[in-house]
Amino acid sequence: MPDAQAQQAAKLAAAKAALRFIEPGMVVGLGSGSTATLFIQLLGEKVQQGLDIKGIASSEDSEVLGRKLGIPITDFDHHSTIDVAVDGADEVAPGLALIKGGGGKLLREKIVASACKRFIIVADDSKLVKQLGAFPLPVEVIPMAVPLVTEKLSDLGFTPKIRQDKSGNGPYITDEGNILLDCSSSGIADPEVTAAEIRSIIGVVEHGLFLNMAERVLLAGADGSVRELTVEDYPAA
Ligand SMILES: O=C(CO)[C@H](O)[C@H](O)COP(=O)(O)O
Repeated sequence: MPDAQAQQAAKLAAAKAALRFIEPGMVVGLGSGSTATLFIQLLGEKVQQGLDIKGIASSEDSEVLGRKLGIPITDFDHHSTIDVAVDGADEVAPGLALIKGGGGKLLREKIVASACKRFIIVADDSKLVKQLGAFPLPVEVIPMAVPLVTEKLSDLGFTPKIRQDKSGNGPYITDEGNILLDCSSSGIADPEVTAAEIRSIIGVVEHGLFLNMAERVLLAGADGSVRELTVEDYPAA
């Protein structure tokens, strides 16, 4: 099986495994990205079969998809807590420290993650790493501050690059109208310290380090087997 197909099979297996965390009456956080999209599609099928849940979306794309599938979409005006959110990740490191935002939705994803009782990550096993940072860390920035923030991130040892829109029409614009800087590095040795340093830069709206947020990671292989990782299984060094 070609790699892309194998990865797709793993993503589907992880998405399927997340369904067991969903119970009738729940408010469910709908993640973003290709693995979360598979989960939303499976959840949509359950709703069509009569499952009574509501969704809060972490991106405009996920909201559109949820509505299309018949998932009732709600918001924080009506529910201040999400029972379970299911989302993907770009990297999963010890302590279930994550990099997210490869799909450009990190800000709303982090808002959803911060409001949920259980944050479940679905991913193929290529996402498991020993140290974060091989995947460039996305940082969401207010447009006028981009040159200033770029300089400060460079001082921290990152090489920031403005994300471009896939259509080739210039910079990618987030759901909140901001710019993303994809920050390459030689590795993020201490994610807590790096998160605090980036957070302190004026003009940064949010960054893609999701620390102490994931309850568990459902990590699937191409053969459809799914491993569940908690912080106890994969502790921080
Ligand atoms: O953070 C995200 C979007 O902002 C995604 O969840 C992350 O990029 C993983 O995506 P995929 O499931 O397509 O590999």
